[in-house]
Amino acid sequence: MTKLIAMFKEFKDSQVDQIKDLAHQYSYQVKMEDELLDTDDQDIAVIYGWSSDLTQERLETMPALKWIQKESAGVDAIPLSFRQKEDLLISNMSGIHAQPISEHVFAYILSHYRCMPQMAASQAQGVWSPPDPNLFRSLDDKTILVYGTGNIGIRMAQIGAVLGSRLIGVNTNGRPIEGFDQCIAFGQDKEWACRADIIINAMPLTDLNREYFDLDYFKTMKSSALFINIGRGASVKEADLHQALSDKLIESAYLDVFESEPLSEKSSLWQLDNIVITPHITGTVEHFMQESFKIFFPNLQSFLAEGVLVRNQVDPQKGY
Ligand SMILES: NC(=O)C1=CN([C@@H]2O[C@H](COP(=O)(O)OP(=O)(O)OC[C@H]3O[C@@H](n4cnc5c(N)ncnc54)[C@H](O)[C@@H]3O)[C@@H](O)[C@H]2O)C=CC1
Ligand SMILES: O=C(O)C(=O)[C@H](O)COP(=O)(O)O
Repeated sequence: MTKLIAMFKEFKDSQVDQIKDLAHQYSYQVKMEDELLDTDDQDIAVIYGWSSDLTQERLETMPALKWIQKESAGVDAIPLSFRQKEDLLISNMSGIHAQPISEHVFAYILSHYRCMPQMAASQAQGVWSPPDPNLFRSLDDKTILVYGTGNIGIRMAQIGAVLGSRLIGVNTNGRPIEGFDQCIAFGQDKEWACRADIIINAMPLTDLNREYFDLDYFKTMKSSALFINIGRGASVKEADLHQALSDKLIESAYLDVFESEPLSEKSSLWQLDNIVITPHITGTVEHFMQESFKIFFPNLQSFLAEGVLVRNQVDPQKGY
């Protein structure tokens, strides 16, 4: 029987050659997405990457499937019944996004704190118009509350600390994490939510945090606070966030992820004047495929040799 490695995202040619050579040694074939016919599905043992075509129904046509190497950190797009299958290995790319996302989040914050949009608007009109000095804020002595103290959360904490901020991390049980001034448990975070100047969601989506950020939550925030979501859109009740922003319960939101993507052109979020919307790009970076090869290839070697993974295996119970 043919055993297939289905590539739903492409590496550069020399890397594909390395993958093919290795696969060949173990009698596996490598096929790119456009070479996969429906009839091949039953032979697929490994999936690299992801595609919106990989629905529950399609995955059910793959009885030989043993391992999915997602090309993202979040694995919530994989249907739950597959994420919980005992005989299916899942790995992710957590780690690669930590630097670009952190840079992007601080680009959001510093642009806001340093009045860049106001000056861009003046420049567009050819007007020399310094904003009110009181509008220029500093990160020194500000409190940043970060939900998720994993790869992304830690990198953001390191950068925030250099800029003089106090970093409070939220994780599942409040365990201390190097880089944060203090960590608290999810569920015991409201006392900091009302004191934070900036709140950032960098959690994987799980049943615990689905729609966690709702109107009650936004009501506890300071009216001068910024809310940033680079985790997953479904952790936020979008209609409630819309209300909080229109009623000026909070100052601004910076959103990279949404309940449904792409964000519909009919979404009322587009109309708000205190929001910045980016199209799920904060993790994007030039060397992404190079870095993901460094995770995938050792995993492939170990999977083919011994049926186990050595990097980034997802815990099916936790979901990340
Ligand atoms: N916007 C984008 O382009 C990207 C978004 N992401 C999102 O960010 C998430 C995190 O990525 P990494 O930091 O690489 O993951 P990671 O696995 O290194 O860290 C996840 C952290 O979240 C914490 N966590 C999980 N559930 C929690 C809960 N209910 N309450 C508090 N903390 C909780 C864990 O304790 C852990 O510290 C991804 O799962 C993905 O959803 C990741 C990459 C790119
Ligand atoms: O890694 C993640 O998680 C992300 O959100 C990526 O940056 C984009 O992932 P996909 O939405 O393409 O799975």
